Amino acid sequence: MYKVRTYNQISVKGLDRFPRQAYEVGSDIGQPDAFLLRSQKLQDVEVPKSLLAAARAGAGVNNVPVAQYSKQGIVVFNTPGANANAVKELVMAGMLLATRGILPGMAYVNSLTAMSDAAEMAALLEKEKTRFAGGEIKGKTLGIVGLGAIGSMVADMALAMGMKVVGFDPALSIDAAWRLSSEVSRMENLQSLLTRADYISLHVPAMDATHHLINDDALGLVKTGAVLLNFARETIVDSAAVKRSLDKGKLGKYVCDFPEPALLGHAKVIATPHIGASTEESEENCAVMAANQLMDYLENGNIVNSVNFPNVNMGRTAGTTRITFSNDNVSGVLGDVLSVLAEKKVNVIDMMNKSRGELAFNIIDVETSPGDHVVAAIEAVAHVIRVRVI
Ligand SMILES: NC(=O)C1=CN([C@@H]2O[C@H](COP(=O)(O)OP(=O)(O)OC[C@H]3O[C@@H](n4cnc5c(N)ncnc54)[C@H](O)[C@@H]3O)[C@@H](O)[C@H]2O)C=CC1
Ligand SMILES: O=C(O)CCC(=O)C(=O)O
Repeated sequence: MYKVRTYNQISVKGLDRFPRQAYEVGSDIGQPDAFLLRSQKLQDVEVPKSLLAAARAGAGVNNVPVAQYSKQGIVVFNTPGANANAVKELVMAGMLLATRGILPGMAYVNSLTAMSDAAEMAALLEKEKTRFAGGEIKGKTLGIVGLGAIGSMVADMALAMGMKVVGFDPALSIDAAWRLSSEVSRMENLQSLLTRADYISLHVPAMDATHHLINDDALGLVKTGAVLLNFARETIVDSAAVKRSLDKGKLGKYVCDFPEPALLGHAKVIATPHIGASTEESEENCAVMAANQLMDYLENGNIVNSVNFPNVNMGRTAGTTRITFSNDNVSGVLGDVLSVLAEKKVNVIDMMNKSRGELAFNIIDVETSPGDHVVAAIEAVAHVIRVRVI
């Protein structure tokens, strides 16, 4: 029986992927083989010895201590792109809310509850509506920082709305480059983007290199009245610098999904409570994808969409037993393990070895089930991190 401990509200469609005759799934599971989570901060959670994998049903993994998990051979998954459409749609809403007098107009209309005469109300609204006039986004320039799953969708949407789009992404993957519209002008640096954009939308991961990417210096470059949208993470933006820029009339509006106390109630801030991915569709997509990835890893040792281990996928050969092991990516480890198997007279039928950065992962299908002494001998090989027999 595999055990999966869940954190946060995980879509039932994802939870239903786990066949209950083979899986125990719940928030109070002890000795879990896997965690399935959304925004739970795993830095605050003790790592059970039994833990083999953690799947983040979502994109950002800044709530997972990935380096620590890697040292323990724990595979960390995320679900790239599974919630991108939901974020894209909210970014569009944010752009429109920042541009039209929708929110103050609604607040004004809702303040008129004491009125009872419809004709009088209509006349008043016609007189007052000039206070809530706005602009249009068509023809304006959107600068997208981070052209991955979300950034590229935001680009397509903005182009469809008649905007010009410039983008900056110094680490764009080949897959992401294929997805990106040729109508997006790629900028060589962030500064070029900031000086051109009427709207700036951030879609980068939270990490050391993006901490306070938007600071006083960056905000000094933006066009007067530019709108900054942050549906990425709070750490990417120095909120004190944003407040200074809004107060002196440089930045026009700040739309963010990660409110911070200093910005609450500010007339030029539009804040939502981290609901970028909170749609039924994206919650399902993420949960189903995360559950599928976890099951394939637990049952077969296959890895797809890990943020710390390489992709590995090897079909099973009937009648064999599968050994998987992770190791530090240094030379000789696989050879030493194969020597152990040869010495113990364990015949190898098929195998695969892949590496990524400082880690490597191996699948070896063997003819006969290896005993505990074989597993112990593999574990004793220098630089082997974790061994499983499946
Ligand atoms: N508000 C919400 O509920 C959600 C927020 N997010 C946030 O959005 C982020 C992006 O998500 P995805 O687009 O799915 O990820 P992704 O991994 O597909 O794209 C991120 C892109 O940022 C680029 N990048 C990294 N450092 C950069 C830098 N310094 N400057 C410019 N580009 C840089 C990468 O090369 C990559 O192309 C996530 O890491 C997460 O923090 C994601 C989903 C939901
Ligand atoms: O699970 C959620 O609602 C948060 C989504 C998110 O922030 C992400 O995928 O990075």
